[in-house]
Order: sequence, then structure tokens, then C-alpha cells
Amino acid sequence: MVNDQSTQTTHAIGLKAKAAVKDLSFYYGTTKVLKSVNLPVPEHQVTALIGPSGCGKTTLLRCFNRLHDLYPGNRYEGEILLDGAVNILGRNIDPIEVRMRISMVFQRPNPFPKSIYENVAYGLRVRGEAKRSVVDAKVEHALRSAALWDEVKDRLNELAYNLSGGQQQRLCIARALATDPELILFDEPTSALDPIATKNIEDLMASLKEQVTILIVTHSMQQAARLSDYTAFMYLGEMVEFNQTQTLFNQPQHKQTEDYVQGRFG
Ligand SMILES: Nc1ncnc2c1ncn2[C@@H]1O[C@H](COP(=O)(O)OP(=O)(O)OP(=O)(O)O)[C@@H](O)[C@H]1O
Repeated sequence: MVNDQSTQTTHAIGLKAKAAVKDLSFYYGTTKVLKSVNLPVPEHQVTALIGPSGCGKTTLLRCFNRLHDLYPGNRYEGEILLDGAVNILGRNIDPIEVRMRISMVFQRPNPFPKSIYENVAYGLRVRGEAKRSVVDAKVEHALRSAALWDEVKDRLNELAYNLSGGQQQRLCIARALATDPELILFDEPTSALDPIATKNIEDLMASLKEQVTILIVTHSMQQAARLSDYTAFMYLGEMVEFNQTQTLFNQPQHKQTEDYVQGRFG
């Protein structure tokens, strides 16, 4: 359906695309679920992916950090360019390195069965960072950025499972931040949380975009409208429309987008 006009939209308002999806198709085995998708992800902005159940939002999100590589039979066509240069789907690119630059926070908090400290230090250890003072500093910085430090600084050696659901999700965000990623992917990060924990995570995302670029899948149009700068509407594996969030909700260019944002289907 649409478009490289999406790329032009961001260029028109002078924002750099941190990542750009170019003619991306994706297959689970022989089933094609993404169809020539194009999408810019503007740097230091929050971009929301919305659309009815099964339209391919999570599938698209998972392409960004090569999660589909973990299962045989999955196939990508097209490119996702990081900083306009590196195609992260390229065969010569190491998925582990991609996941250091592009980290992910999942729907349900999924801390490892380790201490609070070791959860955050995990990616640093994978990267080979052994110096205690460096790991300490990065763990503290990540926990502060995730607005969790004050709540956990005296219990860093406790098991992460002792934290509340909202705290566990902020811990997962701290874990995602610890390796200094450039882009963080959020897959419905608040769907398992109560309203107060949801608000904490939304406030956190608004503050995080100074350091990182954010791409979030959400089922909630209200959430997309509250916290994203840009929104992309998908339908049946196609990218129907991408625009500034206010424009997409108030002046959609496509009938399908209008019907969806007005709650006529989905
Ligand atoms: N592992 C898989 N193997 C085969 N098909 C899959 C797999 N995962 C998802 N699909 C199919 O791919 C399509 C897109 O699914 P996806 O989960 O990306 O949609 P979604 O928009 O994120 O949906 P939801 O909002 O319900 O989470 C659906 O038809 C789904 O059934």
C-alpha cells in the first residue's frame, strides 16, 4: 500500500530517521505476514505501531532485533537500515551485536532468576565487561534512568522476582538500557500492569527519548495518542499510514485509518 512518502514525511519536518524499514516482507515458513512495509523511525522520538489484532505489529517489531532468526523457516526480504547505513537484516551482520544496539522490552516483565543487580549487569557481562567499577556505574546509571534506583538501591542483591510487576518491568527497561542501546523496542509494555504502574512506564518513556529512540507496539489508541510523537497504522501486513500522531488521529489520509481510529473496527 503505502509508501516511501513516509520517509519524505520525516525529512519534510527535518528529523533524522534512526532506522528506516525499506520494502520489508516477512514470511513464517511459506506464510507472508509483512508485505513490502516501509517505515521511518525518527530519532529521539516515540513511534507507535497500531492496528487490529494479527496485522503484523509484533512481527515487524521483532524484525528490528532479529528475534525471528531464533526459529528456522522464517525469512526476511528487504532492509532495515540503521542510521541510513547498516542493513541490520544483512547476512554479514551478527544478531547479537544488533541486540546490543537495539534492545527489547516484552509484554510481560521477564526478569532472569538472578539478583536485581545481575539482571541489569547481564548484557554488560555478555559484552565481556569485567571491571567491577564500570559494571557498578553502568548498573546504577541504568537503574536511575529507569526510575528504579531509589526503590532498589538497598536491595540490589535480592532476587528480582521479589519486586512488584511494575518494578519488574522497570527493571527490564534498566536491563535494556544498560548496554547503551540506540533504539528500544517495546511490545505492549504495560498490558500486564495496573494504571499506576502504566503511568510510571509512560512517564519513563517520555523521559527516555532524550537518550534513545523508541518504537512501541500498543493495543491502546489512547496510549499511542498520549505518548507517541509519530504513529504508524498497519492492516493485514501492510503499512497503511504513517504520520505525526496528532495528524494521524485527527486528519487521517486513508479511510481504513479513519475507520480504525474512530473505533469502527479492530
Ligand atoms: N510464529 C508464528 N508462526 C506462524 N504465524 C505466526 C507466528 N506468529 C504470528 N503469526 C501470524 O502472523 C500474523 C501477524 O501476527 P502478529 O503477532 O505480528 O500480529 P499483531 O498485530 O502483533 O497482533 P496482536 O495485536 O494480536 O498481538 C498473524 O496472522 C499471526 O497469526
